[in-house]
Amino acid sequence: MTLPPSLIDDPATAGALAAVLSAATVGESRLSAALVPCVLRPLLAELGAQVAEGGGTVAVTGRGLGGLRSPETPLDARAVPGALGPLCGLLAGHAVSAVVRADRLPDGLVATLERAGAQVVVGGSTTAPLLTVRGTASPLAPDCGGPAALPPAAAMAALAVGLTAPGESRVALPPALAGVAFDLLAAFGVPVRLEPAGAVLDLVVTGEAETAPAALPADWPVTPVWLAALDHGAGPLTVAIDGPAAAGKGTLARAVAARLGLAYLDTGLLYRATGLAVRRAGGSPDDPAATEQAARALSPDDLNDPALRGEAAGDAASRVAAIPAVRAALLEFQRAFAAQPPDGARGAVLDGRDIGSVVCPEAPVKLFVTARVETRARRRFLELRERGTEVIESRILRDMEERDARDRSRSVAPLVPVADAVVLDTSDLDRDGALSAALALTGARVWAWHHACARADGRAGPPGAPGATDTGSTGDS
Ligand SMILES: Nc1ncnc2c1ncn2[C@@H]1O[C@H](COP(=O)(O)OP(=O)(O)O)[C@@H](O)[C@H]1O
Ligand SMILES: Nc1ccn([C@H]2C[C@H](O)[C@@H](COP(=O)(O)OP(=O)(O)O)O2)c(=O)n1
Repeated sequence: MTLPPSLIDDPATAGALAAVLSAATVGESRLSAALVPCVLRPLLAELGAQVAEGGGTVAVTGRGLGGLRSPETPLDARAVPGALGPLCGLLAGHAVSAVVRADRLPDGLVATLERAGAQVVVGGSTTAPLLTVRGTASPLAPDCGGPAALPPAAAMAALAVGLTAPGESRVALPPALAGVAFDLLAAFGVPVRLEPAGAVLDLVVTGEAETAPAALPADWPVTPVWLAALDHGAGPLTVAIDGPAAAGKGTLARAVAARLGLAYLDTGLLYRATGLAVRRAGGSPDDPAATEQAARALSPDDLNDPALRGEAAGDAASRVAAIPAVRAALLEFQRAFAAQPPDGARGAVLDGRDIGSVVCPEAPVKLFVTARVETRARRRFLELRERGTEVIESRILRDMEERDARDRSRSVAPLVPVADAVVLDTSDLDRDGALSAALALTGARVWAWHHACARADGRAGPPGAPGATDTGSTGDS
């Protein structure tokens, strides 16, 4: 699996930081080849790390913090611009001397290195600068906290210097990059925490700690931004997940809820229970009066019946779901669940067909999960067969196409992605990949929600706003 392009703002920056961290770690780190660009690998060897490749993995055995050696030839970072910041930062915090070729000079980079105590001479030309970096064994800890984010290369350099600098280094980053950097540093055992600082996040790194080898698959988790927002935002947070049958809504919703400690409601069960109740009473799931009555009579216990999972219940559900009075009868239950999640949870994940459009139109996070109809039919086929139900895949496909058409074309709350939903196609993602992608794709929304809540109650605000005092930390990922 490769990372969805938007999983991280700048995959080259994150991959370069991972590579640099592995070079500064004693022991073998195993990084997905998708994360570490090929052209970066010889640079790690120049710094004294051993690099071996195979099976989609790059194994890097580093020399530990403080253990880098001066490269004998210039380090060519032109093909991986994202590497320049972390590479120069690491050099600046070591007693080494190196020449680095770049394709341009990023904003704030030289100043950040010099503030840490390194000597930097810039030669070459504007389009082909040559940086001579003479680092120091006793760098100063960077103090570049919010409210404005540092330019990415300068920020990555500051983080890398922070690894060898004594005490805490503070670097302001945009939320998505902060989440990725946090996860990377934590994966290498670096003591790190995130603190809200207005519209950005401060990443606080404790330097001179021992790093530990990491194993980073292509889809390593991206959750700290969510956790920071939940810790510091005004709850409850609603996550709306909509999409067609067997797209993986429930699987994703359960995983998001479990990862973040949120409550979960499978709203399809409400429609399934209504349809099943009418059928069991000998009625028709197309009868408006009988179905509305059944919907109003539902109790939470009705949602535990194993028969609800069968395709017959799914078909009945799709029919009762087209009746406006049934939808109205079930609306209140769903809204109450989102507004007051059970067991004191800080938010709720609801999955269905109209959560983002009708049930919770104000939800800060809306995902429309979809997949090719053949993939969905295959998943449902495997699911039913595993439960011991005799099924024919081609029939499931046909039924699913019919059900999709009915859900999409009904007049009330048809199944369509709302304009502010993030669309996630899970056809080529496994369950873990879908979770990572969903969390990463919506991280910025969660942060915007946190920021809006904080501004509304005056605890924190955008740069320069009165009362911008909110601080705190998350040490978890
Ligand atoms: N990304 C995925 N890759 C493979 N199988 C999946 C994936 N997501 C879900 N599944 C499986 O597909 C089936 C349908 O998933 P489910 O979450 O119940 O879908 P929905 O709630 O959209 O109907 C389940 O058996 C589930 O385990
Ligand atoms: N919020 C919801 C949830 C389900 N429905 C309808 C649409 C579906 O055809 C049925 C069954 O939904 P459910 O999510 O349980 O079914 P799948 O697991 O996606 O096959 O209910 C709905 O209209 N609105």
